[in-house]
Amino acid sequence: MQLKVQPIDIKVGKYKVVMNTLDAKELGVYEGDRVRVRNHATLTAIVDFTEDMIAPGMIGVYHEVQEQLRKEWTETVDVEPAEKPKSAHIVRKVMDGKKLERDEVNLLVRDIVEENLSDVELAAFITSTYIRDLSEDETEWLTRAMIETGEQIKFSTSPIMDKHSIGGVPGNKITLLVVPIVAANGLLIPKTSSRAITGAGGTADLMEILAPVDFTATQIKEMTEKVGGVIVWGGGTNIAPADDKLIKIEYPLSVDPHCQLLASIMAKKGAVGAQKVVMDIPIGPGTKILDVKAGRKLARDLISLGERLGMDVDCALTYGASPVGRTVGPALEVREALKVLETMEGPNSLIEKSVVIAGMLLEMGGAAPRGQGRELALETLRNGKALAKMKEIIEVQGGNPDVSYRDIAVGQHTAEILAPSNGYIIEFYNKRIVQLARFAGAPNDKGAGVLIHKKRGESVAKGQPVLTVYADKKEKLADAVRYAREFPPIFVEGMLIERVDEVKGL
Ligand SMILES: O=P(O)(O)OC[C@H]1O[C@H](OP(=O)(O)O)[C@H](O)[C@@H]1O
Ligand SMILES: Nc1ccnc(=O)[nH]1
Repeated sequence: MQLKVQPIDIKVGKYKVVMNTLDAKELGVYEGDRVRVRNHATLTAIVDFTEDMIAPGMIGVYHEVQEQLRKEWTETVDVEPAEKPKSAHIVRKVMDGKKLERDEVNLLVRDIVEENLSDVELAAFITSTYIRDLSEDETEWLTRAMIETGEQIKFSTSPIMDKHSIGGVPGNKITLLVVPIVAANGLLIPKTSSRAITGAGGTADLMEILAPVDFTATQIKEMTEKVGGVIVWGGGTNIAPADDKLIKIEYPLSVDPHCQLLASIMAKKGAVGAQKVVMDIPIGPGTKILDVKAGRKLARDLISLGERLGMDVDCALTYGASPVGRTVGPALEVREALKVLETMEGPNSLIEKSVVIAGMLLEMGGAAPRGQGRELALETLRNGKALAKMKEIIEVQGGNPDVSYRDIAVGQHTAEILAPSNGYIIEFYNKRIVQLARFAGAPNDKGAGVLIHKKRGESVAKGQPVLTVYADKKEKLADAVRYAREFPPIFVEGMLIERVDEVKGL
């Protein structure tokens, strides 16, 4: 079928075209099918269709297709139905619970990187692995394929240190303290992070407030060699490029399947040439890992995958039942972390967790004898060396090194959530805190989030503020407050949990 090109200058991250329903019917394709678009070059694109946006006889081509075709408005192209890529059948195999061969995993990852799969197919892949985990071999192949389809950094010195959290606990801003502590002690730590996956602010969302986070592998290497460390966004590099594409699918589903988590983290570590890695595994209700037993199992899986990839991995099972520190959401978290670096004032949970993890790295990297890493980390915070190093990191990434925690702008619209009665806080729901911060606009609205005045076990008086919600936009603040009323993120002892006055579906 010959159709006339209508360029649509919108980037959708994939080869996509829009057809009129009548043309699509005549060609025998449905939404989500593929068509081959022939010009001097041939490409396969996923079809969307609308009745009114595109007139019959035209084909809307999004930016990525237009870049390849380079056709002017109303020039003609030949369009014919195309097969699904082989990897779509591989996804189907995963859905059917069948084991994959190594070649199939490689092909799947290549097609993910090249954007040959639709979001529906990617969501099916993610969901299937959520329901039935990939085997150890499949997970190793997935990780290796993720490393090999991107750029890799090779440092000429060693050891190369790294840390990563599996996420799941709100307010986990420790990377902003750990990386400068480790780098200030002469070790190299090229830290790549993801954005929020199940939370309200990933480390990349936070760091972006202080400096750019998008860099090439070569730049990451150079910056790390210059100042000892960086804190960059994995998705802004060409390092393990499949990772961010999968995270984009995981985020709206709010899932992080076990094998994807392993591959996502370890691919980023492998690609930067990390040799000694500490994994933070937050544990507790409302996190990704509910109890110590499951934490130990994940630790074993991470260590064993590390061994397969030639990395020395130590894991820290950490307390995750309530947020780390007292802030959740990008700007609030950055403010809290910088304040600790500048003044040593801040919540114990944040300082303690940061120095423990940094201490493990200092010991593994040989900067501190075994058993003395925590002390050295604390001293590096106290004597201002960590702050000085953070300023170097911010500067090398192109941010303003003179920034202070006082300069960090937080949301200008605020509302307080008050204690409904006198008593002790007996429940603190992580997931509701995250949801509250997300309703307020986090992680995209940098100023949005939650400041926690009272944590689990602390006593409150009726009417006292327990949380302050921050938002950049007034409407979002209202949404967040409405949510907090319906789903209180905290419970005070003695509070009515639910009134039941009739027997319904028990
Ligand atoms: O949104 P959830 O799933 O809680 O966690 C995701 C966060 O956890 C990891 O933290 P880090 O890079 O080790 O600091 C990721 O990189 C990301 O920033
Ligand atoms: N799946 C993931 C969890 C935590 N961090 C990551 O980078 N990826």
